[in-house]
This record gives sequence, structure tokens and C-alpha cells, in this order.
Amino acid sequence: MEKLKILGGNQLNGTVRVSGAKNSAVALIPATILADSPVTIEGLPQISDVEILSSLLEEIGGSVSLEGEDLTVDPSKMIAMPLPSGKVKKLRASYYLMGAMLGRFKKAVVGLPGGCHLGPRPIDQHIKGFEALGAEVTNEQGAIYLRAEELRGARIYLDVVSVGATINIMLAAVKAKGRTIIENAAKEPEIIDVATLLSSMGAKIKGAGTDVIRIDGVESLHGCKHTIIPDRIEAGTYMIMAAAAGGEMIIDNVIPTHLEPLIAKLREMGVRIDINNDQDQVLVVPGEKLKAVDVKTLVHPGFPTDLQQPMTTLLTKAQGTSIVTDTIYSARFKHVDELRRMNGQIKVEGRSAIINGPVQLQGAKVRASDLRAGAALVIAGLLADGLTEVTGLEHIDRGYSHLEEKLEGLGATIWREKLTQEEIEQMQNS
Ligand SMILES: CC(=O)N[C@H]1[C@@H](OP(=O)(O)OP(=O)(O)OC[C@H]2O[C@@H](n3ccc(=O)[nH]c3=O)[C@H](O)[C@@H]2O)O[C@H](CO)[C@@H](O)[C@@H]1O
Ligand SMILES: C=C(OP(=O)(O)O)C(=O)O
Repeated sequence: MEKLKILGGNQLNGTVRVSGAKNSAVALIPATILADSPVTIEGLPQISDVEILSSLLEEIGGSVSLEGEDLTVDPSKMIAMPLPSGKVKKLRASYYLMGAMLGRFKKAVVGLPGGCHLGPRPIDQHIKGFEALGAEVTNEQGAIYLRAEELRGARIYLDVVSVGATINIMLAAVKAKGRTIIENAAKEPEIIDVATLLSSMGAKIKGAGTDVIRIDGVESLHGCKHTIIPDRIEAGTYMIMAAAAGGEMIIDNVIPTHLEPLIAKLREMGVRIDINNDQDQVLVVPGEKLKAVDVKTLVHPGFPTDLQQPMTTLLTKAQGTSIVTDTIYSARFKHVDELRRMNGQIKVEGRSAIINGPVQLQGAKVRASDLRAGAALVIAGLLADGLTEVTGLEHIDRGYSHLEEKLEGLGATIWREKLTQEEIEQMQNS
């Protein structure tokens, strides 16, 4: 077990290159199960979610080569091996193994997913979709059992706009007989990325990125090569870091339109953002003083919930009272207690955090309860007076590729250390 140590107060200057999108990667990798010949995905982030999913593909008989940012999967010898427990619980996106294995084998056994604890995260809409396609779905001792004689296209209206359900239904439907229509589908860029890979494999998909997706099932899918889109949440995290820590930062390898809600909010706060579409870059130049703003998370293209926690830290520096409301998750505020330990003047009321600023955060020992809480605490450490120690790195490592190297390159004083036996015991007893 390890911790991050951050000596706060440094300005961040220079260029940071954004990695491939975690939320695409975790769907693209299971999607390879559907092909009958090798698929290569280029530009993957070097994060634990990618490593775990790659090893799960090996567990079901895939031949997998992950070298740096590139993954090649030969799925031809895969079998419908049950995956009821173990690694599937370490991440949220193991649920995509359900859709992909159902599509290919017409059966699957996959443990209920893990991932960040942000309040209830049911998968009823995924199951509704699988059932509409003709699968029998049961939940036995913490694992989902899926079986179908054949998959038949269907019209599926999602009661809740869900990224995971939209992609999972796409994965199963590409090999169903006939047409599937997903209505009230999620519209995230990652959904378009997955549809692009599936289309390169021979799938027939129209409307990805809108709220109606039409899929005409095909008999077989073939191998191909695909380059992943950049991670808009990682990009957004660095933009928030730049706004928080001062200095001038170029964030490279971004699709600026994916960042519109954040760009608008940062500008409202008084941060200068220059967009260079030709170079896939944005430049962030923080203003002298930051203004308080209200933020409400919404489904895409609204403000992304995954940037809500980092934004809360930034708002501790803004003049006045800001209200951050999360309409997607009921309990995505575990970072607030930790920020309070660092002198954050924040209270939580229902689904909102009320932040009074500006305050000077103080270095402290804090624990990341989930991935973006981790990002929020790292930003707090960069801003704080003195030394901050962040534990719970297993969460941060799910989603941030080379975090310390990238931050060091920008001028931060940050390093990783092993926890002592005493610290491990203290954590286990707390
Ligand atoms: C691996 C991945 O891509 N994770 C992202 C994905 O998570 P994930 O796919 O889990 O999120 P969803 O879009 O499905 O969830 C959105 C909301 O719908 C609810 N819901 C979802 C499914 C369902 O069957 N029933 C239901 O009620 C959830 O509880 C949540 O309140 O989208 C979230 C919302 O942008 C992001 O925070 C996560 O980073
Ligand atoms: C909530 C997140 O991830 P996951 O859905 O993988 O838990 C996230 O990326 O912020």
C-alpha cells in the first residue's frame, strides 16, 4: 500500500498530455470479445481498470498483449467461462462483460460490479435491455446469470439515461437478429467511441451520440485497429488544477467540444481559456481572483458528475458562496469531510455542497474514498500550505495515468511512498 505526498504551493506551468479515455477503454476492451479475429486498440491509459479487464479477457481464453498504451486481443479461442467474483468486483465496468459475452456466446455469468461508491448504482436498465433482447437474467449469490436461445432485436426505452446500459445493450444487440432501437440513450462521447470500434468490426449502428440509437444485428464481427478518444475527465482535472494552482498550462490531446460545460464554468469564474482546435489543445490562464459559481451536474452534454469533486476543491479558492449540486449520484460527497480537515469551509445539504471561500487550505493526512475524491484531494494538496498525504491510491490508480509524473513535469512537488506497517495497521483499525 502506498500514499502520495504533496508539498503544496507550487505554480503549475507547461504542457501536459492527456491519456486515452478510461470510460471508453473499459468498454472497448470487452467489445473485443465480439470479434472473430484480432482487435488492436491504440492509446489506452495506463490505469488499473485497463490491466484488470485485460487479464479478465485472458481468464476467458483470450490471447492478450498489452504493451504500453496498445492492446491487441485475439478473441478467437475465448470461451464462456463464468466470472462470478474476484477481479470483476474491482471495477465498475466489468458489467460490459455481460453484454459482450451475451452477444458472442448467448450466455454469461458475471459478478456484480464494483467501482466508486457514490450512492446506489443499480443495473436494472442493463437487465431490462438484455431481457428485451430475449435473455433470461437471474441474480444468484452476487452474480448475474444471462442465457438466451437467440437474441432478437427490440425497441428499448431507458427509464434512466445510463451510459453503462446504453453501451451494454449495444454490445449485445450488434449480434442479435434484426433491429434494436435504444430510446432515451445516453449521448456521451465514449458511446460514440465504442460505436466507432464496433462499426470498424463490421457492426451496423446509427445514431450513437444522439438519444436514439439504431442497431441492425450482423452474423459476425471481424478484427480491426482503433485509436481511443482522449479522456475528457482527465483533461478537465488538469484544467481545474491549472485554475487552482496558478501558472499557465497547455492541456494537449483534447477534443475541446467535449469540455464545453467545464470551459463555460471556468470562464464564468474568471479563468482565461484559449482553445486551439487545430492542435487539439487548450491553454488555461487563471485570473487574479476566482468568482464563486453554482454547478449542477447533469447527463451529457451537461456538467459531468465526474468533475464535480475536483471542482469543489477549486471553489474553496473562489470569492463568495458556491453551490455544487449532483443530480446524478446521491452520495458523491465523501471528499467533503476530508477537505474540511484541510480547512475547507464546506457543508453538505442533501445533494448539494455549499462552499464558502476563499480559504487557504492546510496540508493534512487524508484518504481518497473513490476515484474523483482522490483527484479532489490531490488538487487540495497542490493548493495547501505544507505537506498533504493522500491514501486510498487504489482508487486514483483506476483512472489517472502517470499522475505524479505528469504533475512533476508541470512543476508540482509530489511523490509516492510505501505506507509503513504502523500506518497500515492504523488504517485497518479506523
Ligand atoms: C465506467 C463508466 O463509464 N463510468 C461512468 C458511467 O457510470 P455508469 O454507467 O455506472 O453510470 P450511469 O450513466 O449508468 O448512471 C447514471 C445514473 O443512472 C442510474 N442508473 C444507472 C443504470 C441503471 O440500470 N439504473 C439506474 O438507476 C445510476 O444510479 C445513476 O444515478 O457514467 C457515469 C455518469 O456519467 C460516470 O459517473 C461514470 O464515470
Ligand atoms: C465514477 C467513476 O468511475 P466508475 O464508474 O468506473 O466507478 C469515475 O470515473 O468518476
